[in-house]
Amino acid sequence: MEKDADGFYTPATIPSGATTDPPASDASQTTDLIKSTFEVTVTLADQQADPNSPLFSAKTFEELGLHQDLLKGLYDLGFSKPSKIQERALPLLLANPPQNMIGQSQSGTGKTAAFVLTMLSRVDFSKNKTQALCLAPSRELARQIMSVVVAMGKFTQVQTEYAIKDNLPKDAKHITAHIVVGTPGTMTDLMRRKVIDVSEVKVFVLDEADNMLDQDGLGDQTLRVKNMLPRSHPVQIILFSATFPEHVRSFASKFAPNANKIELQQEELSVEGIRQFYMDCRDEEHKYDILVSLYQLLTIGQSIIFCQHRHTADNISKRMIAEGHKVASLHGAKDASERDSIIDNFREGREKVLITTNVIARGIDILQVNMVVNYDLPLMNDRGRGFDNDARPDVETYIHRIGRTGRFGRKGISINFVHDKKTWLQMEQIEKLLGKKIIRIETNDLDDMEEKMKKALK
Ligand SMILES: Nc1ncnc2c1ncn2[C@@H]1O[C@H](COP(=O)(O)OP(=O)(O)OP(=O)(O)O)[C@@H](O)[C@H]1O
Repeated sequence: MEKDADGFYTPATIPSGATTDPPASDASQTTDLIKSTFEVTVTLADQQADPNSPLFSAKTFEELGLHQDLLKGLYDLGFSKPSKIQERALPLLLANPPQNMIGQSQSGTGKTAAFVLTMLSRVDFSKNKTQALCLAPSRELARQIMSVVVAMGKFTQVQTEYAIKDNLPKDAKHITAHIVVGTPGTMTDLMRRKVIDVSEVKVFVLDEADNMLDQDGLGDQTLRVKNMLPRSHPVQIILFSATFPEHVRSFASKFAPNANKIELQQEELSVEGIRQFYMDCRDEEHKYDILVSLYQLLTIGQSIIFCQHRHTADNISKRMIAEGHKVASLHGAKDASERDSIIDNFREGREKVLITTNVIARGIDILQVNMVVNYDLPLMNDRGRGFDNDARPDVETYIHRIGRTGRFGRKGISINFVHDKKTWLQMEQIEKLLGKKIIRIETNDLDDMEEKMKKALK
């Protein structure tokens, strides 16, 4: 199985044991789609051979001590070599006795495989008992993680279940699945009602851990889940994220005591392949006009437009649709089934432009997304502190938002809209903290804009 251009995993076109060598020449490779896959494959091989790249590894998956069935799953997905985080984290994660882990690596560098392979390695498939729990901050991310569990566990007997809203029948009595993936509210509820029996849980994973532990994020709910875990035996606690801001680091160390730590330096946080731009807009209304003028470019690949508020996402998508553009909007006020169908449509390429809020700022992995627009810059007060006129920029959320593009060595573009002194200063702070230049694009010169963008994507 390989992940096709559209997202979730589909039957294989790459045979078992695939390598990153270019596929043998074949007349069918003349289509653009296949040509671009070919180019990505070649540059990926180069990057995985470069010791300075976060995709580099000196080892093979065989050397990391994985079970044969999991190696089969990996090769079936077209993975040929580990990335740096996989190479460094997996031996520590799989060692016995199990040890906790706090792992940090740039967006799109393969953290999911590291914790999914750990869960799959630790489960005893002969027992119909829940043995691993994984929490993520959104249902969209929980569903994506589950698709990776199922794909990597394809040659195992793994049984899985979701702990996300409106997924199980209200009268569901017992979950016996080996691995349960969900969001903290529903997970707490199912544990409290003893629908999930946690007595044999051995692994507890927090993806996007800084957000899951932050008191301004999902901290309280995550702690509730942890407090319900068994005390009769040690549970391996695994925390992963691209960001671990100072204010959650010490809590993370208490949450996962004596953890092995893999950390990044501040200057390593931003991904090389993502070129960052900004556009100086006159005012709020001008931001809308500029977004509309960008439409052609937004639809070359796929794009995600981030807004600060749900109503902004709804308003601009309604206006654009009324003007004849095809866009979709997604945020947390929509009901579960609608959210699922919107993200699935986007994942499968039926929608090319997704206007959204921070709900999908983290973790979502859609390879064809080559552009991210920060229609509104992310601010600290987005995290629920209430409105604050002097809001500081939320650098972590910024890193995660732009990380929806440039996945695993691909190229991507991010564009920030600024429209007054305040937003300009906020962006300047982000630029300083990340130590990476954000380049200006003229709002009145569409040709220049197109040229700069195409160059950045080459
Ligand atoms: N060893 C590998 N070889 C080839 N592709 C890989 C490998 N590891 C991961 N990938 C692919 O890289 C992409 C990014 O991986 P993943 O979603 O795990 O990133 P991440 O580090 O969790 O990012 P984020 O911080 O945004 O959550 C996925 O499409 C995944 O299938």
